[in-house]
Amino acid sequence: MSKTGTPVTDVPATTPDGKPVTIFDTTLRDGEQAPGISLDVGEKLEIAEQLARLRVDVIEAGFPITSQGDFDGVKAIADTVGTHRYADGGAAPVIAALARCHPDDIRKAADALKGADASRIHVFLSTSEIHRNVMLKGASEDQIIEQSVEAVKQALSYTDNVEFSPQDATRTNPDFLLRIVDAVVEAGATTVNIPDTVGYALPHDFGTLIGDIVRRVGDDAAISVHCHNDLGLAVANSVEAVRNGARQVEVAVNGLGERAGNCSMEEVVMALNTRRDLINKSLNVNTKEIARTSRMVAQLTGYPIQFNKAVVGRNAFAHESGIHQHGVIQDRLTYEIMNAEDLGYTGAQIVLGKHSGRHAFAQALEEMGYTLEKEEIGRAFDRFKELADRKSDISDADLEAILADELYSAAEDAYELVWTQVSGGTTTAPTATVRVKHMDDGREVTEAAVGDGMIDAVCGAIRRACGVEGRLVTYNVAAVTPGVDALGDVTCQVEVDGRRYTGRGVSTDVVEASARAFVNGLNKAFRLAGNPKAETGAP
Ligand SMILES: CC(=O)SCCNC(=O)CCNC(=O)[C@H](O)C(C)(C)COP(=O)(O)OP(=O)(O)OC[C@H]1O[C@@H](n2cnc3c(N)ncnc32)[C@H](O)[C@@H]1OP(=O)(O)O
Ligand SMILES: CC(C)C(=O)C(=O)O
Repeated sequence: MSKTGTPVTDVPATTPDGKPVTIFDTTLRDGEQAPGISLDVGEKLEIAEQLARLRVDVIEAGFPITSQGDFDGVKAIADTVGTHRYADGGAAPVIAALARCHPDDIRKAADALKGADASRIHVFLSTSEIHRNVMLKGASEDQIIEQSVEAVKQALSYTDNVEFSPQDATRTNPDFLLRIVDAVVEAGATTVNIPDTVGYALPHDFGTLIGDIVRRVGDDAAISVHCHNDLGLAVANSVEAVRNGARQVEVAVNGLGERAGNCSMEEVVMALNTRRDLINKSLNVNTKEIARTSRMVAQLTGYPIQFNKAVVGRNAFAHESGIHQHGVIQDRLTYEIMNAEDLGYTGAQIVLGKHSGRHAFAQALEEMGYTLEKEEIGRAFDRFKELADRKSDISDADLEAILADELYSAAEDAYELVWTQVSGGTTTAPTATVRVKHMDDGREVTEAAVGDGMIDAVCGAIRRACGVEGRLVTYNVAAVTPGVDALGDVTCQVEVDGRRYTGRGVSTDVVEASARAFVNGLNKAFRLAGNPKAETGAP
């Protein structure tokens, strides 16, 4: 029940009041608690400056009692970012510091925050039975309330902006939780944060709990939430809390934080922005800085972003399959609910791969400046599909190589390489078998040869299959693209009847690329010098 006796579970599905939600960023405090992250003062300052550009409302800069380094970090941020003036006259973000309900912690926090235009001391104490018994020497509920109230009052002697968090709130006896919330609000806490410390809550229940507390507290304090992601529900729980009246959400960039992390800044911001039709809340965040912030935090913390992470993952705006690409090329809204440019990215990406279709392929070629006939596109597309089956990412360089190899050499060819097969090893002689199609009469000839190496063997087999006395005189292979599935680009010179012809071939398989280059050289000989078969008298 609320203070006024109205049923507390009767929460509206939408809260269309347009009121702002405060974004409280704890990347530098809880985010840094992720195993292996230790930011120095300079790095913290760099991130804080970026958070200010992003226009978060509150930056929790650290936990000053932790170490001299943490104290110095909070102080440096308070003194600089905390006094910043935006060009549009906007105020600097509020700088917050964490403190246990302990006089020394609170004094240290206040000391570190002194330089900021606006500061907040955030005090916390565990309220769940297990935390009280195990971590706080069996402190009773009354003792916890008393210590919390004392701490809030002490913090208020330094700043008028004090936040209190009953740690492990979602595993706390609900009646006790409401009692402590009442007590700290009465003591003057301006924000009461309800942490789902171990990520235990489920969205509907959490929303109901927050609705209860919001109604109970009314305008006496802002209700905040701090959700952990142990069950992958941090963002869902935070959104549900906002729907039920929470006025502050605590977040970390890229979802960093203890264990599975905190509510991800970028995800919750974009969820609230994207679904304003249902949750009519405004945010001060400048979403165009999201990409840059996410990248910077990933670099400085050494925590990479998973490819398929919502909003900021490499694939968040990438489309690989033909049906999707066909839609997105005409109207990105067919498969996108956010605009990548609103987040600071260059835009939707059409990624060419084995699932792509002709529309995306043709567009990619057009963007590269190639205007091809339908039949040419068809031919290059077949070659592209063949390649995509073997190679995960197709780059512009790959496409250029395909075009050079396929389109600009295929006209009036005398021979087409159908397939190659090679075998060999340290104890067996390299052997190659090839099948070559004679374009004049459609005959397909299969021949094998042994060589000094795989490439020598394959050239020998091609010589036989074509019936031409061509000799490989120079040979060069380069990787067109990086990675283990790089395309090999082979350039060679083939000597036929004392004249040299350059051949080029591309494939992920170097032997196949070599075979293609050799056949390409023979084709040039055929085109430029007439039928070498006739001249050599080969069959
Ligand atoms: C959910 C959260 O993210 S909470 C924040 C967690 N972050 C961190 O702990 C990071 C920084 N922490 C630290 O550097 C250290 O833990 C310190 C400096 C804070 C304390 O270190 P120590 O004094 O060596 O204590 P230690 O960490 O071993 O144990 C915690 C002590 O704090 C007490 N404590 C825990 N929470 C609180 C609290 N909210 N208020 C008051 N006391 C508390 C415990 O009862 C224990 O007290 P004891 O030493 O009398 O037994
Ligand atoms: C200090 C509090 C808010 C916290 O980090 C937690 O409960 O997870």
